[in-house]
Amino acid sequence: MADIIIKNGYILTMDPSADNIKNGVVVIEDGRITDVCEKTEETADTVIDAQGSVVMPGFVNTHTHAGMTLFRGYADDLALSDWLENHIWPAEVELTGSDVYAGTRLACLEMIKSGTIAFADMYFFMDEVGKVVESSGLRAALSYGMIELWDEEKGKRELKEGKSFVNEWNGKADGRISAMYGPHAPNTCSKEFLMKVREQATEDNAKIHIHVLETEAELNQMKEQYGMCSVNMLDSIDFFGPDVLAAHCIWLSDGDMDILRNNNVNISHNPVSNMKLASGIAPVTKLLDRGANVCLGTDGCASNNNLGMFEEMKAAALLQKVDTMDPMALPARQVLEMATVNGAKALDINSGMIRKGYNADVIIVDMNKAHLNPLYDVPSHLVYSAGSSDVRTTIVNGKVLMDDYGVVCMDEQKVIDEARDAAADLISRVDAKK
Ligand SMILES: C[C@H]1O[C@@H](n2cnc3c(N)ncnc32)[C@H](O)[C@@H]1O
Ligand SMILES: [Zn+2]
Repeated sequence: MADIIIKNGYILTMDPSADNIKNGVVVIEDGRITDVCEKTEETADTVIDAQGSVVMPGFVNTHTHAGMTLFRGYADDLALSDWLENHIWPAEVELTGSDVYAGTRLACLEMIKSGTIAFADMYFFMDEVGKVVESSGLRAALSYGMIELWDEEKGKRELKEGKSFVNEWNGKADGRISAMYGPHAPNTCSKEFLMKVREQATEDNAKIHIHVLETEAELNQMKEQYGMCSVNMLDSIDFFGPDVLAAHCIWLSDGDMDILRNNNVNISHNPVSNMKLASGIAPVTKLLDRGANVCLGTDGCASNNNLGMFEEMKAAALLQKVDTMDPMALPARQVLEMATVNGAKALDINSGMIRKGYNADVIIVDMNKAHLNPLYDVPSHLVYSAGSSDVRTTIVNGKVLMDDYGVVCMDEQKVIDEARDAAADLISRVDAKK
């Protein structure tokens, strides 16, 4: 007997080797998808009727700072350097482990409700984040954000912290958690520090999560400091590889794109944050045309201001169209790939497709809504019309985390209340320091 059978749904497989099924069945056992078909004789403990819904792989949010939900709407409409240096960093000084715990719980709740099955995080108090991920049921690639600022002693402490997190958490929660090294960016960490991180990551068989060329200011600073841009500098120290997840990658030359492509670097595109902070427009179409693995991320809630991947997909599609002045640029199907298949590839998880043998990381999207009718093309609706609140059911690793709009893995109201209280307390401490 199987654990879960989902029946009567439109199966959007995202699998290049398999067609979608108009009225199909997904069978789940021991955390894996064991069958994808038109009909089954199998029985299961749980049978989910997906009538009028789309059954698809859940989203992979490849760049966020989950605990920053506490700063949602705290400092808006500012330039990145002002925002970060004068508002966010001073506020983060006051963060405690229990703040990050509360903020990350809120983030996980929001992600489960909006159909995200896995996320890549870079933040602080990562043991708390690990605990939250473990109990929430989600999958995550977690990294401690190391900000060295050319201070050798600080660098040593940061790397030690990053390493102890990697050693403790990599592979935890039945493999749902992987731990990465998180050097913040090439303009906040020295070249020497980045070399040490690269060496350590290779030694520990851990991946690396970093911000790259998010702003023009970074590009200019790098040129002044090293006589070359971030991508060239990182390439000169053999930093890149398929184990690197580079967020943003906006200010790229054609040569930089080739370097990223040739080194199989995973690029996390964050269009909403990039628009909100006016950081610029990443050359996504050009990167994809070169065959680079470009995935999607929301960035933290202080620059988005939510963790919804539907909104992120739509923004990605529209932004490329207006940037290239080509309405055919980044069509719906390709954006969906970025949010699922490419994200799973970046985090090296067997998710992102509804395929036999893959992780049972599945969502069910309710299409019986005013804004989703009539229905001619499923990918089109998912990218251009659907929203976070259309997700009915979220399953990760074969466990139902949200069942027909009801979150079952945590007490929703309690999570909201605790995050609100933590945020109020945190901001009053920040204000008291002013
Ligand atoms: C891990 C660190 O990254 C910071 N952070 C959050 N958003 C961004 C962004 N768009 N660019 C650079 N850093 C960011 C967090 O505020 C934290 O200090
Ligand atoms: Zn970021």
